[in-house]
Amino acid sequence: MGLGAFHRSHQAWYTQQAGDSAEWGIASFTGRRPDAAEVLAAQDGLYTVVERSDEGDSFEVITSIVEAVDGADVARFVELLAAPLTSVVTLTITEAAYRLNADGKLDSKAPDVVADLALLTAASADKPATPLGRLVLGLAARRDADAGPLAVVCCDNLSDNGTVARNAVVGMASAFDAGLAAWIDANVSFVSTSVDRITPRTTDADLDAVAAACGYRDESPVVTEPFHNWVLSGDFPAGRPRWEDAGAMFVAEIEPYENRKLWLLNGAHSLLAYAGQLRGHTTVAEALGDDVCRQAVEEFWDEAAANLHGEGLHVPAYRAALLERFGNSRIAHHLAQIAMDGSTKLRMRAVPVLRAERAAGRSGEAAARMIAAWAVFTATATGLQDPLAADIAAANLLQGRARLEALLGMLDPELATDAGITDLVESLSGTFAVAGKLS
Ligand SMILES: NC(=O)c1ccc[n+]([C@@H]2O[C@H](COP(=O)([O-])OP(=O)(O)OC[C@H]3O[C@@H](n4cnc5c(N)ncnc54)[C@H](O)[C@@H]3O)[C@@H](O)[C@H]2O)c1
Ligand SMILES: O=P(O)(O)OC[C@@H](O)[C@@H](O)[C@H](O)[C@H](O)CO
Repeated sequence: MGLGAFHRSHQAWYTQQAGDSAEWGIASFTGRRPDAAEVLAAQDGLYTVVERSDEGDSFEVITSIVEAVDGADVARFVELLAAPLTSVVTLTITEAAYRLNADGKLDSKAPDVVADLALLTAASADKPATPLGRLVLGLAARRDADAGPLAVVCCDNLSDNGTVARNAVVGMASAFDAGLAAWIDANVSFVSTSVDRITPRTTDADLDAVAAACGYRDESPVVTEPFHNWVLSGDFPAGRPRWEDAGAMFVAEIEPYENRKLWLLNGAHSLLAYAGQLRGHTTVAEALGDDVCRQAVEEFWDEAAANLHGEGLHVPAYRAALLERFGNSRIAHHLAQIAMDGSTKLRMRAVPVLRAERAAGRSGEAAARMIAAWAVFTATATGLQDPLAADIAAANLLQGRARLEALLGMLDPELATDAGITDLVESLSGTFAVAGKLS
């Protein structure tokens, strides 16, 4: 579920590299619109992965997606979930799609969750609109068909993403069928993962580059960096492709890997997204070239690193590699894309570091600086995309501390009650101001 750029550069790519790839095929469903499925289906699911490094591009046609389907075709999704041969469901539906509230629980008051719960509860349950609702309906069909257990593999950038997916799915299922919730508990393995491969949105220039280099017109290539990483933790009761052949790691304890990636890579990305745009930059590579942004990143990394514990994390080498990856100027990773859905992302990228630093008796200034940059950005950006956009707009109508407290409350209700944190964030609000620009 979630036929986007990342699914195609990562899970579909890993499946293609697996030694037993001939035994597997992926049916990929879009989340909200049919477009991506239509374009891909017209090419029989084939597309080009362009690996883009500073030295140049390399091209590979991916064949592992055998069916590209509009997510609104719930009947096909349910039919496939009820098939015993279906073994794995991956999720790349964005963090915001899990409809988490600031407490990390399913927001059962979110309008689309309410609507899907009503649909599922009705005897004629069909066509839920959210991926979670569709997954619950598919799992009900699998139970009814006695098709056996399977694995749900969350590949979204969320802390403890397997548990998040489990809580969201079971939360939705138990709201209308306690028996289904119990069946899911007993039969569905929610695998946690740390996923990494920087994959920006494809542009028209990318289509032209593929045509020029490959001699065919691919309407749906995906451009990504050479680096790729996948760490997984959990069971696959119905089997899985041999992803380890492409370097995937299966571990018992995923948290240290997850925190390293979410804090160091994604945290720096979010910091650059807000600070960089406030300072007039467009891409990650441009923002990193600005000393003010670069210093803010290094200081945030120092704070994050102080709270990363675990064997074999190689944090200094990881940081050095990140500087190189972010500096790959041939990958035009737009800050505006990364800045989307900030309220959900900062809960995982800034708040845990800030909390850990405060718990250790330190200020957490660098993590607070990311929150300050976000708060300034939300007040100045037009057309902010965020699941809490309306609440953020309302908060920004307030003045002074009340405004900051309202914004902080959306990230973590406890933060908002700590006057010291509000003061700190307020004192950092001017960090990225540039004369004559947004501030
Ligand atoms: N792009 C990357 O570099 C990257 C790297 C690691 C992890 N990820 C994870 O993968 C996710 C998707 O990234 P992408 O680059 O493929 O994005 P994308 O926009 O190309 O694709 C997102 C997919 O999710 C669906 N979707 C989006 N919002 C939804 C919602 N609210 N409800 C239902 N479906 C929804 C879309 O329809 C689409 O199918 C990210 O949010 C992140 O969690 C991305
Ligand atoms: O994909 P998002 O929206 O969760 O976050 C934006 C980027 O930080 C993210 O896509 C990274 O590039 C990716 O996580 C690298 O593996």
